[in-house]
Amino acid sequence: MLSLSNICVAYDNKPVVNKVSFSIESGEIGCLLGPSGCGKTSILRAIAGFEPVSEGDIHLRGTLVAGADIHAEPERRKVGVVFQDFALFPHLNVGQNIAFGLHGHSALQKSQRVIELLALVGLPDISERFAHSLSGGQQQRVALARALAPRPDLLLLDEPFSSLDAELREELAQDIRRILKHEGTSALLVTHDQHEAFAMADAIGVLKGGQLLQWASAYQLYHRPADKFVAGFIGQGTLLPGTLIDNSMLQTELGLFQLTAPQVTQFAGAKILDVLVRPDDIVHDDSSTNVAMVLSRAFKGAHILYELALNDDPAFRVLCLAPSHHDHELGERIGIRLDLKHLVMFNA
Ligand SMILES: Nc1ncnc2c1ncn2[C@@H]1O[C@H](COP(=O)(O)OP(=O)(O)OP(=O)(O)O)[C@@H](O)[C@H]1O
Repeated sequence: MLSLSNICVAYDNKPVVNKVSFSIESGEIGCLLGPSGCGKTSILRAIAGFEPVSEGDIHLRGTLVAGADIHAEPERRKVGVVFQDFALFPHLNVGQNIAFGLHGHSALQKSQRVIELLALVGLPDISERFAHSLSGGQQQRVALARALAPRPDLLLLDEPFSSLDAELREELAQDIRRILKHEGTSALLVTHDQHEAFAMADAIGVLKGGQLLQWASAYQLYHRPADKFVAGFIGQGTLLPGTLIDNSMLQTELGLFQLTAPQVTQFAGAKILDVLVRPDDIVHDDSSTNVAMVLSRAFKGAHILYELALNDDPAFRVLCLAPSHHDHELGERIGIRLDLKHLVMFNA
């Protein structure tokens, strides 16, 4: 459906997107995730046709739309776009807003599509209302319905939830995923919010400084991050230093770990490695003789997130997510057990 091959985008000869490649299959939802200024919107705009690429190719439905000497105009690319600063037309009611892009349809077809889409976005009775009388979340659902009305096979969404509060954002992201899957629409979302990305996308690309560091499922990004930036950006965790023994064992404050054969090859010659330890790798167990000291704690409702010092040394910290009835004070030593299924390590 969409394929980017080594694309670069530059403003005044200053590159902001550097050799980015990924593809989205038909019906798949992708997401570009990264900190502010990493180039997410520039990539989206290049796909929509609002920016030229300075290098690389973009193919849509198998057709080259952007390349060295090719720049198909946005209207010829037939992609739907929902921008961050979306605005409904204030002088049109909701139904008219949604029907706005339906050219060449009869009045009956338009009204049927409006009814169908309003039902899909969960707002069946608001066709006659105007934008100013709707909440932010309702307006965003109508904006989505408007973008979906002409049945684009690819929808680009640029931070569509940024004006909404966190709880509503995640709920809406899940709803929109359901709607896109129902319509069979492929989509690419841009966000800096990983929870939004997890709630909506099948595949997520993590960007930093114009470069795509990893394109993978949320599970892979969390459990198999490609580098330390991705490991730090996705989810929580700490890096624990370890000393490599005989190129195959790693001695850490949590004990001795055996490297796999590919890891032995990957880290041949290294002396110190950093092990990624996620909060769910450390299980709080009152019966364990292996103890760690509570450095800080954050109450999360069902859980408490503890920051623990191993061997009483604050230089060696891990996080532990414990059920919230396990209520321990700062400085207390609590039992822990390791539940590490696989080692993720980086050169220190
Ligand atoms: N029209 C422009 N002219 C010059 N520089 C631009 C232009 N648009 C974006 N930039 C710069 O390009 C870089 C990437 O911007 P972009 O908007 O693509 O990032 P982003 O990841 O979407 O950021 P945010 O999450 O803050 O929207 C930034 O340094 C930005 O200042």
